[in-house]
Amino acid sequence: MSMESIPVIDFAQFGDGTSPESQAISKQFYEACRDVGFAYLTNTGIPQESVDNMFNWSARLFGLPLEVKNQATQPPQGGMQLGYHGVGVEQVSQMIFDAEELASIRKGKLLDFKESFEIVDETSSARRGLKNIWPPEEILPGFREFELDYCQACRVFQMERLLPALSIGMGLDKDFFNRHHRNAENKLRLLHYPEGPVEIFESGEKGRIAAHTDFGTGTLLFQDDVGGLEIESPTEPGKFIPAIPIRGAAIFNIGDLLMRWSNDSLKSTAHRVRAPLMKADGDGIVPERFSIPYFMNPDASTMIDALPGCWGLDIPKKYAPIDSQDYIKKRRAAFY
Ligand SMILES: O=C(O)CCC(=O)C(=O)O
Ligand SMILES: [Fe+2]
Repeated sequence: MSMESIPVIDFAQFGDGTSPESQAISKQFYEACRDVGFAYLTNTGIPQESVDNMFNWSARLFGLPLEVKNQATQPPQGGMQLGYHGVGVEQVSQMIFDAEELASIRKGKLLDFKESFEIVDETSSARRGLKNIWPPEEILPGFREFELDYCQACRVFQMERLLPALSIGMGLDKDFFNRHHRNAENKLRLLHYPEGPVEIFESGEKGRIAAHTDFGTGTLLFQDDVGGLEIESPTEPGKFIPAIPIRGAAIFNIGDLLMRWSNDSLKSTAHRVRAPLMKADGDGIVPERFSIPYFMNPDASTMIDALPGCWGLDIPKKYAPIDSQDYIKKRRAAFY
């Protein structure tokens, strides 16, 4: 495996995680998380047809008039803003918590030019008193049901293959991470990066998503075929390499919390989305892009302390234990 490329991990033979094949898959997956922090995953069990349909629904949602989309907004709950966020509401920043500095970034150039719609898993939202907000059912009949089913399909992959593979790969018992992800503290986000004239992207007046790391356990990401996602090279910091769309493959990346939990043995890799200027049409318009990240987090009040096997006499713990929820709240608050 070249360190410069993003590995492809095929989950087809994972089964219930007890066969020799599943051991091999887990090992490859762990190595990808350690060396690159990103992997393409195939045979996740989420049918390609569902992925395509989710993208279709997303296009229909974002195609609605702004007044309608704005009906699906609500004040933040517990530091979380669910529902629709118009262009420019969220500005991704990296580890900046100072209010003045954040304000100056917002006034500046390179605003993330995107709109999004976010939901939480309804079982966990019920548990924690969070409520999803939806566009009126009569305007997009079936949208709510489909999106919740899609969220559930991601959840099944997370619990039946992804977390078990990670546990096994790290030499932990198969259910280790499952035990810390019982409440499905996950969010499914539909993202739309509008089209725009090549100049606004070229001049830096507008961007798609600035370089950042994700902050939870990890992210399962579906992208359309437009391209523009780039990840920081594992071997040359500061250099970004394209994560080209591969049909039939989802992308997985490690988040900061899991990096910390693993005492930095797993890598939370910076990534960004650039507008693909070379795809501009005859009128100089760069095409719109859609993506669908599913962000995974540990259960609230999980103590994030270096995992067994990631520290010892020769490898000291790098971080003090921290409560997962405190950490995530702090990171999220800097985004709005
Ligand atoms: O749109 C993408 O492909 C990436 C989105 C992303 O990195 C994020 O939402 O954290
Ligand atoms: Fe991200």
